[in-house]
Amino acid sequence: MSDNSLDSLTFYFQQMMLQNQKREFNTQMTPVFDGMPARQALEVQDREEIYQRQIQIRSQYAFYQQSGSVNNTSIDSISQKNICLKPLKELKKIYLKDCLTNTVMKDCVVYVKQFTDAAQVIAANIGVEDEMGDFITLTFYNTFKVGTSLKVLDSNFPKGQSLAIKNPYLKHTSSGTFVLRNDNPGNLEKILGPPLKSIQPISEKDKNILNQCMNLKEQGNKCFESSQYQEALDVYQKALQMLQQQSQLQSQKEIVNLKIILFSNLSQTCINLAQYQNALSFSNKALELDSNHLKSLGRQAQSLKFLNDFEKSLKVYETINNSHKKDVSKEIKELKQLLQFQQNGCKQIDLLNFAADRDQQFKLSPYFGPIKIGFTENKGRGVFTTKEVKRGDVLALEQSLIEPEGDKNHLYSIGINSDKTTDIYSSVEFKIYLLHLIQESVIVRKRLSYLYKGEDFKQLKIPDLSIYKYDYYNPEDEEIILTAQDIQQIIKFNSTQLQVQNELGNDPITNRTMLNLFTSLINHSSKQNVSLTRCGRYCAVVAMIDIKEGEELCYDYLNLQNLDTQERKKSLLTWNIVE
Ligand SMILES: C[S@@+](CC[C@H](N)C(=O)[O-])C[C@H]1O[C@@H](n2cnc3c(N)ncnc32)[C@H](O)[C@@H]1O
Repeated sequence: MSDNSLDSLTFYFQQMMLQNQKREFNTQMTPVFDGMPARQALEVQDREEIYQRQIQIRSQYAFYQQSGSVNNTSIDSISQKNICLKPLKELKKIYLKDCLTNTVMKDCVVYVKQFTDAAQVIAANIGVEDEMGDFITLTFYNTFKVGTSLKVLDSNFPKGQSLAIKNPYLKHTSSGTFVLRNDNPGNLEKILGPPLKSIQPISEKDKNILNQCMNLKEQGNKCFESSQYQEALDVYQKALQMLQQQSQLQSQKEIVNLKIILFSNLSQTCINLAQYQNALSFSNKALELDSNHLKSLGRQAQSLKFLNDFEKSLKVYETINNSHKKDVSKEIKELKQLLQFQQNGCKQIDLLNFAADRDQQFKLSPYFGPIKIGFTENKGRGVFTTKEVKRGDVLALEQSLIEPEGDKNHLYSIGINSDKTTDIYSSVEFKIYLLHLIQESVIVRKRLSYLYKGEDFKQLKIPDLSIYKYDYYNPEDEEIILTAQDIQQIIKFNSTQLQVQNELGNDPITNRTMLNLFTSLINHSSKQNVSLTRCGRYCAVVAMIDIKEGEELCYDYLNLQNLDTQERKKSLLTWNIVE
């Protein structure tokens, strides 16, 4: 504090505060507003209203001038105990919008400019605005005695000066308004040197640029809605570049707001393009400008989840849930479970409980453990471990493309019913359903195309695991055309028939066919080391024994049949397999 009289008052006041710290006061809090960010809360306030209040209070001043002995301390237990002894440079700079209601923003500082005269009845108060253009009444007690002349008030708090408010405390008052309440003069510092950047109204020329950028944003939104994500990305970025070039506009509220939206939309677009690292950077940029921007927080959490940083993702979701009162309990639950899988390994029992627990609508992310796709002699492609795994570990989890009906929590056994083989492969219903899926989704088409073996095994392409992880479609990819014959071949070599058991397990219903897109890459062996397990709509690949690094995963395509050797051979031949 530059002013000596205020300095000594600060010292006195701090001493008093330290002595009184143990006293409890009964304050009226309004829990509904607890923790609500200032920007939401302040929507009810009007700058004009703040000016009018100052004028009214100044007119009451004459009356109070007579009663110099009025106690100038009004009690607020939170504000009274709020003392910040740290120098400004050690505090985190935040904006008014970042302040939470009825909460001391500890070790933070808000820089503001005074835009009204000071007025005082018991508390002194001034209207202040920050660089973002948000404004509020700053109410400070214990700085001036009641009866202080307007001249002293104005010389200490002249309109236009810049102030730093340490440990800002945004209070929702009993009269329904919001103020920044400060009971300790030491928490209020005058900023000498150049005043805060003044917030000029936006010029006509700048408005023009702003409008052009707004139009680009709308254009980007349209591209996004029609799933043209690459185009959306280009348009949003063009708008941002235009804004960045207007350096004199950078602190304008409208510009900042538009930038936040553009960064946030870019983040979502990158999520849709499966560019999660970029999605994270864009959401971070939006949050640097507004740490409370809810959509950006959601996108940050999503990107972190896709980048497998479950711990950080969980923290962001918890902030959304606690500070923003948005119910993301489902996401939190999923993240906690994923985190547990990450830390302890994913066990079959965890996964089954996990799958059984969720509702049908909620999409479980595909999961891939330490595995890779490679070539294996005489069998085409196969799946291998990349490190040692233990019995019971879940190695992959994918949603089946075509799944049998039935209870979602029910376990099914997999096998082939040799008598019905022909029926299943030529099932018209099955093919119509598959064709329908293919037509609908280019991603399904892409995944499915990898299962088409063509004439020559050596020509087979090895898909990247990521194509199964993300619903990612690159518009620059070649269009995939699958003929009816190709589909016939895919179905023949990759679909699995299930024996579906009823609740009691004694009435098997056969002839249910399932088609998995990743799991189909696992080859057959009578010495199986993995089993396939149904979890709701998902198919899990679970290690049946400990498997060493680099070993191929195999399961017995005829596992559940008590077939004699001849019959096995015959059945396996339908898949071109000689055991
Ligand atoms: C479900 S796919 C397995 C993935 C396949 N290797 C690929 O590259 O697409 C089944 C096909 O793989 C080949 N295959 C699987 N297991 C085999 C084995 N033990 N011996 C020879 N070929 C096998 C057969 O051609 C069979 O039709």
